[in-house]
Amino acid sequence: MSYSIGYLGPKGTFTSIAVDALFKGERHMPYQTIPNCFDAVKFGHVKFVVVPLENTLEGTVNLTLDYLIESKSLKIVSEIVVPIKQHFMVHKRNVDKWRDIEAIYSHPHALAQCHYFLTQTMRGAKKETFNSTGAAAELVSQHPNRLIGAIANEQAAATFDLEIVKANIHDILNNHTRFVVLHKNDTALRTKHMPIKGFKTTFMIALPTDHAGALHQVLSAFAWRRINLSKIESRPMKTSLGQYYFLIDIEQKMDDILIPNTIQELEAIGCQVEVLGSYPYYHVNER
Ligand SMILES: O=C(O)C(=O)C[C@]1(C(=O)O)C=C[C@@H](O)C=C1
Repeated sequence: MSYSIGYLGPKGTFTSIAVDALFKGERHMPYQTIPNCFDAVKFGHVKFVVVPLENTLEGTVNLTLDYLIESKSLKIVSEIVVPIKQHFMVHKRNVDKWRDIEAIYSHPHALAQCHYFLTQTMRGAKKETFNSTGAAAELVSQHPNRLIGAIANEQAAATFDLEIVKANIHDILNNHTRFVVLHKNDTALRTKHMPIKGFKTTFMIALPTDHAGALHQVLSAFAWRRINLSKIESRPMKTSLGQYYFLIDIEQKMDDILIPNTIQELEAIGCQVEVLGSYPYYHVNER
């Protein structure tokens, strides 16, 4: 194995910023899609992969969550939050014509984060979704003769030699994305490059048969132990309508008593509980 880290590439994605912050100087391998990232770590082509999980404006990256639910062998071993600044960029030959751009490419999350700019300033341009912001920038660099632009970050503009013609076009300034590192076993991954901000544990819980108060019972198992939840979300089980997994993040790491007892209590009321990871989290500072 020559690379130990895989990520949603190419170079110039926000995911690559997360990788650089966590694994400074280590070799890493870009994959084109989130499912490709999961396969890479599952089949042992890399030891770790970094994928986006949640954005302030757009919420969960459902593709990541669904693959995480499916890939029970993979664990979250670390998390990093990256500030997201979106810029509109074009090929250097098209700088003077940027207002006439006919199609704008980007990741669906990035397009959604720039709704105001796209509907006010670039109303006439078609919005085209792409696998990642970096891949959209690469595409624009390869087609100087087409009137196309990309929404991506500063690093992508530098990597693919594009010109930023409108900077900071995301709808709100407080825009952040959470990325997770996945690995085949549950050993938490620490980096020496940043201070740890805190610890989390993520559970996937399937409720017993649908009955009144089932979710309330689950929440009270955490509540009376004063365990602070930082996120709760449901995803369809894909078996039949109305069947959900609940994904719950708590603000503490796995211990010997409190969390095992919570799990025991949940299992006693008929829930199936999986721990998707217990891990440190980090923040990349705003520039
Ligand atoms: O396309 C990228 O640059 C990514 O890293 C993916 C992604 C996402 O999936 O949300 C990450 C951060 C931004 O919110 C936009 C796109």
